[in-house]
Amino acid sequence: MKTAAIVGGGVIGGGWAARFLLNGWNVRVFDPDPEAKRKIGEVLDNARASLPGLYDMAMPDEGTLTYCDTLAETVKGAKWVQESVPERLELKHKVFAEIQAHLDPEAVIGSSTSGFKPSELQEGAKDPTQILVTHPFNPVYLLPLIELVPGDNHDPRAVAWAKTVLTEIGMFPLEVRKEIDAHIADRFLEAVWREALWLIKDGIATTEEIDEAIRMGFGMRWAQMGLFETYRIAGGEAGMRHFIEQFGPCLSWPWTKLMDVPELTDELIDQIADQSDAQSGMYTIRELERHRDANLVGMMRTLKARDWGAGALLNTHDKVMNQTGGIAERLADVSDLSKPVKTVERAVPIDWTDYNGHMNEARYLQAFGDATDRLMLIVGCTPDYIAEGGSYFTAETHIRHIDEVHAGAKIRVETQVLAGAGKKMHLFHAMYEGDRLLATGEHMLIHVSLETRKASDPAPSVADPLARLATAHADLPRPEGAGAAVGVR
Ligand SMILES: NC(=O)C1=CN([C@@H]2O[C@H](COP(=O)(O)OP(=O)(O)OC[C@H]3O[C@@H](n4cnc5c(N)ncnc54)[C@H](O)[C@@H]3O)[C@@H](O)[C@H]2O)C=CC1
Ligand SMILES: C[N+](C)(C)CC(=O)CC(=O)[O-]
Repeated sequence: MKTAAIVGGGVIGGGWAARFLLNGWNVRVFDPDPEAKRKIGEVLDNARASLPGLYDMAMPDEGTLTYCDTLAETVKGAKWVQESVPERLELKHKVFAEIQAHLDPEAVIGSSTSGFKPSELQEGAKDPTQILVTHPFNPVYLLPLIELVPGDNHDPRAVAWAKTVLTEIGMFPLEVRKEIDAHIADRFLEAVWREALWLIKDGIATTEEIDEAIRMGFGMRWAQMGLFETYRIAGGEAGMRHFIEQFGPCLSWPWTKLMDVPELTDELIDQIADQSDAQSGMYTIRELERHRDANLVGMMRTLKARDWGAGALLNTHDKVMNQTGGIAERLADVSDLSKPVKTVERAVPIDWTDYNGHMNEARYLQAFGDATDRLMLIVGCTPDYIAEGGSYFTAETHIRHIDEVHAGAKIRVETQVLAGAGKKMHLFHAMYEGDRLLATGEHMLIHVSLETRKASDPAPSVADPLARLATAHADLPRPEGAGAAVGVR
């Protein structure tokens, strides 16, 4: 097990702790705040309910979380240190000096700094090349972007290790080739923020109106395509050149106050804080975080279904986790044919839960549908086979809802083949959380020709593995509830 040391466990350090822990790393935390344990515990609750549901595979088992009293015991033997103390250069220097007195030379110190350059952080360090900027985005446990800024004085092995670690925990390290204050993304964020402050100060818009202007429009465009791909489309068929020719000149019109910052007088701060209270004061911060997380999970899962942007990254991480987690893809990978086959192992995504606070009934069918798809793959009904015109259609389904399950819970489906001969494939899925039976799904499928849309016999490449599995499962006891009809128990 690898150990990550989290130095500073506030908003960002808490998010880092969750990201490492849920990806199977042991985590040690150092933060002098007496409330740190409670705060990190609450962040972890939110992370557990949201992050695992981004994937269609089970995440690794959680590592162990330890709160330490000294920096020395926090960093000793750690492979990664993530510094997230307040944004004050002299404090960061002091913390680096103490960390480096106890840290293994091959470990890397990533700094969460939003604005300092690596050359500034490295000033006076025992080994400057051990310190890199790894700038995350809140919530760190959900958003994949990390601005990785090595600076001029870096060791390529440290940069390579940083990329390995960050990728392993599902993040997207974007290497910033030249150091600059506030890296890439915060420069945009600050530009937008400055404009927003002027709009409030000049009485043009309230905090709420500014947020609506973002979230009802361009915010959604940015989330899935960024700036340039969006503007390429905005240029119409004539594309990017036409776009620049048409709208570029506006940049020198007096639309913007970009480099001016309104003076942050008490009056302006009160105005903004009061507007913000009126807009969102009905929620606690944790409630707002849960709304944010559920919205992000929903958006990212949509991108995932389209294998696009941040969603494509999730699909890649699923494949990596399946190499170590183990759901079979072929009959030859099934370790014991005499037992029901594991066909799904995943967490319940937060957007699968409903107004009753548990997994919605439709999602049971989704999970069982995924289990059926996996069993089809295992017996040879692969994408190539389907492309050649053979597949299965489901003719009948009976689901029994036996127990509740909640967001973030790890569920598993085991599938027994009740019959698998001729055109028929009769499956019995059982869904569990640990040993607790949650639901069963009985499904009758018919093999079809996708050309005639009529029942047809499967080719031997499917019929033979299916018959082998059905024969092996024939010795299993018939599952309780198989063949049952809906009725009063
Ligand atoms: N809040 C944000 O949106 C983002 C912040 N960052 C960066 O992350 C860093 C931390 O920011 P936040 O988490 O927002 O601040 P925060 O104020 O929420 O947390 C800082 C934590 O550091 C602890 N701390 C103070 N002195 C310490 C020491 N000597 N050793 C260990 N812990 C110590 C504090 O008790 C506190 O819990 C900053 O460099 C900031 O620029 C990066 C991305 C986003
Ligand atoms: C406000 N901030 C500069 C600390 C923001 C960031 O650094 C990134 C983020 O999460 O928006």
